[in-house]
Amino acid sequence: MKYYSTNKNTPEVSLKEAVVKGLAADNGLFMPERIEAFDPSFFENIQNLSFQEIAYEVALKFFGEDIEAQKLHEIVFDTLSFDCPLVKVDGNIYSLELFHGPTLAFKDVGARFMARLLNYFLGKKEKQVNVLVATSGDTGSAVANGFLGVEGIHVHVLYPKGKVSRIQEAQFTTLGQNITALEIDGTFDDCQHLVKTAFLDKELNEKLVLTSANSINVARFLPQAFYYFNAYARLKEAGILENRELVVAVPSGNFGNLTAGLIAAEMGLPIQQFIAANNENDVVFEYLKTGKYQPRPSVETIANAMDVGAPSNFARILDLYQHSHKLINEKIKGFRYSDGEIREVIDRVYSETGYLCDPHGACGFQALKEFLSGQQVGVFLETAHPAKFTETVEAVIGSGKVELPEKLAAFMRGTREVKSLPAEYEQFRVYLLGMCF
Ligand SMILES: Cc1ncc(COP(=O)(O)O)c(C=O)c1O
Ligand SMILES: N[C@@H](CCOP(=O)(O)O)C(=O)O
Repeated sequence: MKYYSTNKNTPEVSLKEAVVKGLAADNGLFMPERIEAFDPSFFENIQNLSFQEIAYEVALKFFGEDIEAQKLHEIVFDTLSFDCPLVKVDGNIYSLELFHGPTLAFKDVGARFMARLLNYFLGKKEKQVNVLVATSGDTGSAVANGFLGVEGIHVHVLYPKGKVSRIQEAQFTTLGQNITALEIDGTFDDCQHLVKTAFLDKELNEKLVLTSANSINVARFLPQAFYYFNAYARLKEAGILENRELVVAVPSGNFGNLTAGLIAAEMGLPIQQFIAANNENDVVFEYLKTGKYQPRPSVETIANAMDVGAPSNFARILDLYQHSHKLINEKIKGFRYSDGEIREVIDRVYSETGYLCDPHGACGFQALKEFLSGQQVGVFLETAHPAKFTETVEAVIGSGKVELPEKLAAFMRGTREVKSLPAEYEQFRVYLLGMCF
């Protein structure tokens, strides 16, 4: 399968090249040349397959031409060593819990898949591979943990100083070994900009092997489609979908997760409606309303992983629907919540149902609550474990109520090691050049 750039100003590349390069040479994002739909019979019997079996069938559609079946099977089954269960929350609303992986956020799926695929493509590395990752909270830890201790790979995690939760920060600043945490004096968008600038720096790329582990990278982005199929299968298995339509709400920041869902729908997955649930960083919400896309600097919110002012994957959404505002508006409905509203939702859902949402999932839940009508079933993506935001959540429901899972407690016991940099490319470049040896 070939991959083209959303900017369409550079030749198509192979999967290997797309994965190793990360970003296209013309600054666009790679897209698969074909999105292959499943035969409808696949959906008739999907409930008989396990999560891993479903993911493998989906992976074959994306990567089957480029990776031997047995290897792909091994990568998928090894990646998905944890479940993504569906939990009933309230009436016809279900939570798709994506926080049962090693770092307790949905990123574990894509990051673990990408780490294994990169290893397969690069084999024994003659030159060190530098994985650059910009994070507003969760990507950094998932990628760092996915690549921890892998020989020949160094991960550089760029995060906005003071703008991620204490636990999120501990998850990528205490690992040591081949992981370096770079605290950037700026926003997530500044971090993402530094990373993208490095990929376009010809001289730097002649000296260093650089790749991205953000959703820019197709190997991180496409596997995020796996769990949409599984959610459908599990609902069908439980008989919940009979004569009812499925609506999926996705807490969105950089829009990689939602875009992977849109791709799943293009492959035939029967999702009637997608909802993009935003915090106050609402440039896509505004686009849906007005047709004008106007990225602007992000603002800090309590759903910090969605504090993105210029979502990378919007380019993929435009490309998928031929830049048609009308079509995009049909496919995606937008909802937006202030910090006050998010706190109110966490509190209400907890006291009425006993279910504890994290600040991101809370946006998805509330969007469904407002959108759903009688004949629909709603699933919101619970994108991270609430304990990753203990301070915020306990300030709402009362202290001492959020138990810290041992996986997170272990990160908190490590020693913090960070390197501070301004949000200026030149200094980041000098830092990277220090990696040449
Ligand atoms: C907990 C959580 N929810 C939602 C998001 C937003 O996801 P996306 O950037 O794919 O839109 C993120 C960041 O990726 C996140 O970490
Ligand atoms: N919300 C993300 C931001 C980066 O998203 P990505 O999916 O494009 O890698 C985070 O938590 O870091």
